[in-house]
Amino acid sequence: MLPKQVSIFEVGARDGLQNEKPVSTQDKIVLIQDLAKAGIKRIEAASFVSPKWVPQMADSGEVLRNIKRAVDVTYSALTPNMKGLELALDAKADEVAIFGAASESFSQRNINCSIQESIARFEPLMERAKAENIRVRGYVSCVLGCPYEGEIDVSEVARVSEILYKMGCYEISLGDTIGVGTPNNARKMVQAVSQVVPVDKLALHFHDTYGQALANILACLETGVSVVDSSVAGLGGCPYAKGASGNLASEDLVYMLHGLGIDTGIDLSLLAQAGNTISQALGRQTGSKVAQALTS
Ligand SMILES: CC(C)(COP(=O)([O-])OP(=O)([O-])OC[C@H]1O[C@@H](n2cnc3c(N)ncnc32)[C@H](O)[C@@H]1OP(=O)([O-])[O-])[C@@H](O)C(=O)NCCC(=O)NCCSC(=O)C[C@@](C)(O)CC(=O)[O-]
Repeated sequence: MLPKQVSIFEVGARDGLQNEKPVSTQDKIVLIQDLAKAGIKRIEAASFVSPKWVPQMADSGEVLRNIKRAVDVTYSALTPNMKGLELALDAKADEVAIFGAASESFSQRNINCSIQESIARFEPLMERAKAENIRVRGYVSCVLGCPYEGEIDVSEVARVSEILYKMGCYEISLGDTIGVGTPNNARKMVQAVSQVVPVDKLALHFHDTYGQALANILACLETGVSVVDSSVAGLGGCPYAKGASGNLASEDLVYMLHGLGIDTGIDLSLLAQAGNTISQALGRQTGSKVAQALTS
């Protein structure tokens, strides 16, 4: 059975813009404020990672300090280590996210350490976040395939997800980083993870490289998941996964959910406008089919 409500976790300003050509800090601020006006309640707004690795996110502190915050919106930041957490706390992120992987090779390329080492790095971060009373989300990348290793065993996805959950992450976001999944294997993967992490603590984070994200999300919503990550205008890609496209466009997700009678609390027209504005700043057309249709 499908959920009555779906909570959308908007990642365009982070996962999207980290993989696009650089835009100004002001463009990012406008985007984040526009997303809140469209009714998005959970916005990943920043990423405190090495600016040498991801220069597009180097102004994350400035972004968080300068947005006009809506009272009922959570502004989140990605933090790979203690240094990232300190910077996120300084900039008053409402919550942070740690990110691991179900693939050893991807872990090495993305955060320069093994899965085991990443968990050791996350431990002090989790303790400090707890002391600061700040919630931590956990990502697991490569849940349906890895650009370096190919197929990934679902038992490894479940193992890493369980570790992050038991460490205290309030939600585990399952990343199909390169968008290779199809509905049956996506559903089976979620069912396997939900044996070790309660299904109401799971989120879907599906890139749309092969055009399967919408179908995969629909299949997984039937398992009881009701949180979905998406990226306005389909912003993004993946620097460590050649040819990967962004997350599913938020507008396309919202259109499908509303068509199914599922409440999101989001104004689709304002959301499409937010996507069109940032697409203009990037000098390209929106990646959302729904936004293209609404605009034409
Ligand atoms: C994790 C590190 C830092 C390790 O990188 P490292 O080189 O192993 O780390 P280090 O501790 O040796 O530090 C090297 C330099 O980075 C600095 N540094 C160290 N930490 C920080 C920090 N937090 N913020 C700012 N600066 C930092 C540190 O101060 C030092 O500076 P230097 O002395 O050379 O001038 C690096 O590998 C990194 O930044 N990786 C991030 C890669 C990334 O952002 N990837 C994209 C996000 S993940 C993703 O998109 C997937 C997801 C979540 O969306 C889900 C999915 O789709 O699958």
